[in-house]
Formats: sequence, structure tokens, C-alpha cells
Amino acid sequence: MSEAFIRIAGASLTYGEEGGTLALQGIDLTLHRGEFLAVVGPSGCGKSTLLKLISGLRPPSAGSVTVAGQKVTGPLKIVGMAFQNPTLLPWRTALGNVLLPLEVVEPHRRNFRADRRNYENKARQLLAKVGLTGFEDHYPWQLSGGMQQRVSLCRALIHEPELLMLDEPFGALDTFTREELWEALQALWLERKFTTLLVTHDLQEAAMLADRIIVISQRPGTISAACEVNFPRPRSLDLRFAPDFNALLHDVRAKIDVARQVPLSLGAA
Ligand SMILES: Nc1ncnc2c1ncn2[C@@H]1O[C@H](COP(=O)(O)OP(=O)(O)OP(=O)(O)O)[C@@H](O)[C@H]1O
Repeated sequence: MSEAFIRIAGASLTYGEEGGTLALQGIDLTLHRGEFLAVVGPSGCGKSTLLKLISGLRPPSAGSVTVAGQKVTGPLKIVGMAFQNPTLLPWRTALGNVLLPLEVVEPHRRNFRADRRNYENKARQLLAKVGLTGFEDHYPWQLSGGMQQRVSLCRALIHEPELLMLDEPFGALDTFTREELWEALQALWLERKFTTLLVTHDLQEAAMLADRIIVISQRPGTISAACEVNFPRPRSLDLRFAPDFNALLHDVRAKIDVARQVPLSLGAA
């Protein structure tokens, strides 16, 4: 495995002042460059908070977070993000939405006007990779939920981030669309190998896409278990029917059940 890219050491995060909500406690985690990590656990255990901690949107109350050798002290520029709700700007076309980060994030912002044609080509290529050729000039309201989420994925990747954070990106989609997007995401990841954190409630999604799955326990969230996912890549959807795959799902499910019952960080007897 390659070099460590993210290191979290003894990190805790409390929302609000002292006596506020202790969301995460004693998190130790190392991620290698190019690794795909899935984060699962019961509702409210701190999965999204872990993404905020790593991306610098929230500082740790204790411990430290290091990304690419630098201590995280504020929002990182090298992150692309996509959420359950695609949050596309309704007055912009698919292409216009994908281009948005380039108009905001340096160094692209500086070059955007002069290099617009180049950037547009890049955006069109990315849209083609997720099957949206011919829809570049459509507005969000002219696209299905799955298509909007594809645009959102392209928007998260257009500035070639080293780190991709996905918070339940496919949670609102039907099963077939979700599976198509797993394939699209896997293809992009295999090509570009951005380090990825995926928060999901869908264990099939976690096992299909990730190199490793971590389970966060009931709040205050701690990492209560981890499973390596060693299926060769590219992974096809047929993998869902393999006995090894289902054994892994059962194992992760059992670990989540334990995580739901035992508030580990409170030192249950
Ligand atoms: N901005 C905030 N202010 C105060 N408390 C917060 C804030 N954001 C989250 N929390 C609390 O922190 C805890 C962890 O929340 P978080 O959103 O990280 O959980 P999650 O595992 O992503 O949940 P879900 O699976 O339901 O989306 C919860 O108890 C939540 O109420």
C-alpha cells in the first residue's frame, strides 16, 4: 500500500461549548493515498461529522488531523464533495453546474476566463464518462434524480481533487440507478485513484466500492470495527450474489448491531 495520506490521532469533536454534543471521541484512523474507505454505523453516530473533521470544516476539540502531511487547520481546497441532495443550481445547465468549482477554486479561478474552452472540454469529457453525453445543456429540472446525481459527481471531480468525500450520495435513488452509479464511480476511481471517503447506510454499496469499511459506534462515535474488502477490481454487479460478498455483509451487519448496543467510549462494563 502507498503512503499515508490522512492521519487522525486521538481526535474528538464536540458541537457547541463545553457540555455540548460529544459527536466523536478518540478517533484514530490512517488512510493511504488512493484508498477507498466506506464509513457505516447507526444514525447519528457521527459519520458526517467525521467528514467535516477531515475536510477541515470543523476543528477537532482534541487530537489532530493531518492530510497530505499538513495539519488541518481550516477548510481544505483539495476536497471534492457530493451529498444525498445534489444541490445543483437550477438556473445553470448540467455543464454550467459542473464548471462551478472552477469559477471558485484557485488556481482555476484565475485562469477560468482565458481557459474556458479547455475547462468546458474537460467537463464534457467527465459528463460523457458518467453517461450524460447529449445532456450537457439540460437544466436540473430536465434531468432525473439519478442524472442530477451524476452531474453532482462530475462537479465534485472537475477540479481533480485529491480527496473525494461522498455523504450518502446515492441514498435517495432507486436500486437500479444506484447500481449504475456504483459502476460509474468505480470507473472514475479506477482511472484517477482519488482518496475516497464514502458515508453510506447501504452495506452492499460499501462492500461493492470500498477497500475497507469502518463501523462507527453509537454516539459518542468511536471506530468500533473495521473490515478489509479484498474482492478484485473492477468489481461487477454479479459480485452481489457471491457467497463471500454476502458473508462480508453479514459480518459488517453484526458489527453494526454491536455498535448500536454498546456505547464503547463510555466504557461499558
Ligand atoms: N451542527 C451541529 N450542531 C450540533 N450538533 C450536531 C451538529 N451536527 C451534528 N450534530 C450532532 O452530532 C451527532 C452526529 O451527527 P452526524 O450528522 O455526524 O451523524 P451521522 O452518523 O452522519 O447521522 P445520519 O446517519 O443520521 O446522517 C448527532 O447527535 C447530531 O445531532
